[in-house]
Amino acid sequence: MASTLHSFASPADLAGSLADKVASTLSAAIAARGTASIAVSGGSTPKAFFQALSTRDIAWDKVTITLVDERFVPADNPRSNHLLVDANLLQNKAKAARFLPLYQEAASVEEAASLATEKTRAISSPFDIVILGMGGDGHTASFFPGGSNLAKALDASTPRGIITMEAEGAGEPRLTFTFSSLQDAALLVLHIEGEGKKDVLAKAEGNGDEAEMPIRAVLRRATSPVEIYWAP
Ligand SMILES: O=C(O)[C@H](O)[C@@H](O)[C@H](O)[C@H](O)COP(=O)(O)O
Repeated sequence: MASTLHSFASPADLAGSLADKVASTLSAAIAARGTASIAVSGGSTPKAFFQALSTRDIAWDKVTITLVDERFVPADNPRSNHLLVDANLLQNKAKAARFLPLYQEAASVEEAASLATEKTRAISSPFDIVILGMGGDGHTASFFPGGSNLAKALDASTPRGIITMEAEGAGEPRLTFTFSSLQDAALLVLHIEGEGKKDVLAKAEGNGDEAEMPIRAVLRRATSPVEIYWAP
């Protein structure tokens, strides 16, 4: 599917513009259906965007927020994406939103993935909005090169839901929505910042296997257009 590059002069300009776009998309979904859903990524890039979005005046009580992926750590762990979202997005007006975590108290990450799949079934498919990030190795969500479940994660026929992922670059075991869960969002955004990530994107847009740079699965096979938001 096609992608569109939206370039901004600064991360602050990007954060404000993406917050406006997301807020208007959520409001349109609420007007059409009475509810709206968004899955966001963790990492360091989205913090300013989360903070800007948290101030937007929409019917947040009609919005369900979840994560694209999560480290298998509880929400009080500094590595937790839940903690990042709680501290930066579930603030201000967005405090009224419902948040569905991926991390579950369970004896294993596999059991946690099954529980998370069950609990997130409450969110109607497809997502209204998915915000993806990208690592320097071309991973997105927890689709890491060399990942333990990478083929299953990227297979379009894998049922929607959350699966586990372990990989050298991932740190803790991960919980991640599958490609099939994310690729048909009404608004599919890839949010990256810095010259380095732009170079990684250029390489990903070239030839090569999806397994080498899993972001390629999104750029090549997502049924939704990919809206790339970039700032230096
Ligand atoms: O759990 C995570 O880390 C994210 O979901 C992951 O996919 C992230 O988007 C990229 O690793 C980019 O991270 P940065 O924004 O920190 O570069």
